[in-house]
Amino acid sequence: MPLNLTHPDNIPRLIRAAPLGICITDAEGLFEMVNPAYCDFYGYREEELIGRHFTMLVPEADRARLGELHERFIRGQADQEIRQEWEVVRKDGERRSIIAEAARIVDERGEVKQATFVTDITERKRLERRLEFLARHDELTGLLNRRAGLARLDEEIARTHRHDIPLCVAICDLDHFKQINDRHGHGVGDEALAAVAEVMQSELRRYDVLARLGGEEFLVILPGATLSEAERSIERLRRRLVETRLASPGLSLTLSAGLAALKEGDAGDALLERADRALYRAKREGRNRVTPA
Ligand SMILES: Nc1nc2c(ncn2[C@@H]2O[C@H](COP(=O)(O)OP(=O)(O)OP(=O)(O)O)[C@@H](O)[C@H]2O)c(=O)[nH]1
Repeated sequence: MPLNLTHPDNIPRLIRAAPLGICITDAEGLFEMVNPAYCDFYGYREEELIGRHFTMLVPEADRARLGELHERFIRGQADQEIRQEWEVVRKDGERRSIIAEAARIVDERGEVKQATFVTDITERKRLERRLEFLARHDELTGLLNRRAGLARLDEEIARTHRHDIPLCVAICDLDHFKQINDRHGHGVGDEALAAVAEVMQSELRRYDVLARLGGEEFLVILPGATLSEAERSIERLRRRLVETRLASPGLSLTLSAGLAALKEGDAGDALLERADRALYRAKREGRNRVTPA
């Protein structure tokens, strides 16, 4: 039978049946009513919540701020309705993201309370974070992707020009990588690429930037490094890679690198072009070597 909403008794029934988590807190912020969807979401039983302060459900660091917001809301010093995203903590300790929409209500005795409607947006937030990550990173290696790497290069160049410090780039390209795929399969090729990225990252200084330009080509930005310092760095990296056994037994890789130093007034394109030409020479002269421009 449909609920007759003209009868006041049916409103609590409607709230109980709602798939949305709903709670009412009193002027002190203590739970006065929680519906089953609210309890399910947080993993508490109704009796574990009623009479307790609502900030028990948020991380400790947010408690004071949220308590204060509730007080202001009750006193009418905030908008009549608020809609905010929060991190909350379930009884089992799991953190979730919610949108809490609150409305100020007055009961039959004239006491002001807050009704809060909770929507779980954890999955949406996770997806948003993943999309943000994928927009800037290469999925296979976890490194910055081409677009983010080039954007970072522009930022580093601007910083370098401002502070008048040196900057070098290296374009590193794995040698005969096609053979790895042809002989061992694409899967092993993928594993090798991820392992190479790890080796490179671990060899570089903390403030060097590593990006995957595409395929088996990587960009290293070395802020503050002169050409000879950069050469030493990339040469160390090259040797380390030769010594590293990757994925399949017996599999090892070498890289060729072209290096270039930033010149006065240089833009990223010109710098990369010089590094690319140096890389071409490294390949032509026999590979497995680091060639400065
Ligand atoms: N497994 C795998 N292979 C890739 C990926 N991206 C590019 N490649 C392969 O990398 C190989 C690059 O081949 P080439 O450009 O001919 O260069 P190379 O064989 O490394 O030879 P040199 O650069 O001249 O030393 C191609 O076979 C691509 O298919 C990837 O993400 N995974």
